[in-house]
Amino acid sequence: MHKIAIGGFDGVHIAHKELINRADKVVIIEKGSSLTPGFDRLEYINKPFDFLFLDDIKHLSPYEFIEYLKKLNAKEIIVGEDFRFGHNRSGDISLLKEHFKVEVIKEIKIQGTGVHAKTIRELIRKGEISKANDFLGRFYKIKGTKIKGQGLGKKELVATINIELFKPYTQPKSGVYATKTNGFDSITFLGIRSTDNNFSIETHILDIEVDFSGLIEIEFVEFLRENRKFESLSALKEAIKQDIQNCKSVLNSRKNSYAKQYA
Ligand SMILES: Cc1cc2nc3c(=O)[nH]c(=O)nc-3n(C[C@H](O)[C@H](O)[C@H](O)COP(=O)(O)O)c2cc1C
Ligand SMILES: Nc1ncnc2c1ncn2[C@@H]1O[C@H](COP(=O)(O)OP(=O)(O)OP(=O)(O)O)[C@@H](O)[C@H]1O
Repeated sequence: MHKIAIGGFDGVHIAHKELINRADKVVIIEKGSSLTPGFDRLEYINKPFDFLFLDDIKHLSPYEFIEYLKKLNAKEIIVGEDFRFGHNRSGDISLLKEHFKVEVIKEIKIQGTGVHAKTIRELIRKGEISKANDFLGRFYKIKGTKIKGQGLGKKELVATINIELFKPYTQPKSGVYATKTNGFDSITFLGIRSTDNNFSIETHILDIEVDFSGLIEIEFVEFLRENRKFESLSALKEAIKQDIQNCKSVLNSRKNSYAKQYA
């Protein structure tokens, strides 16, 4: 018999963790996610799981969904107070309580704001990355692969890895960020480049020369500045020098943030 947590769990944020930690099985319902799209979530859920797609189950009546939970051998269900289920979200917690023991987690907030995936997405789009990180309980991470760049960075500015994302992640506001790339201290630019008017995501690894060919993972630590248009390459180069200084001091001051996540 299982204790089952149910939800979308996009981002696997600190409130989701409260539910997941109490459960011995997790039912993940994919309903359009962009913080931890698809199976990215599994990296943060170290429990047995069932992965469902909303499109496949949304026609189920609340009773049919309850039948599904019974087949999973559910003894206890753990959900947040806003949980609803079944066709048109017509089933509620009181109906669930007629069939199972239910643990209802009161809405978890940080400084008065409810922790929800929707709120985190908005913060990321606004560039409020450290607030988003506090809600996530870790650095916001996107994944992709290396693509060919303009070849200008290494020659004229600093060497950068150009990245194409695997999935439609929530895109942080354009600009320059202090980041970790595959675990290395790095600085990342994201936006329309003034050098060729194309959108790019590019990362410069600080202080050491490393190159990556496969999976690239970028964790966003802090927003440093807005994307700007530069008159000349030398002006851009000067700005990048300053960015790197700022980036190092930010990364130094955040060294121990979320240390527990990586323990
Ligand atoms: C730290 C950093 C900051 C950057 N800031 C800007 C910027 O504000 N505006 C811009 O158009 N490009 C910016 N860029 C991107 C450069 O234009 C880009 O690195 C250059 O076009 C070389 O591209 P490549 O790596 O494809 O050769 C920045 C790059 C880095 C590494
Ligand atoms: N802040 C919270 N406090 C307690 N429980 C929560 C909180 N946020 C979500 N839950 C619960 O976690 C489970 C997963 O919910 P869901 O995936 O809808 O999370 P969410 O972050 O609120 O997402 P969205 O913003 O997309 O609605 C549900 O049982 C939900 O009730």
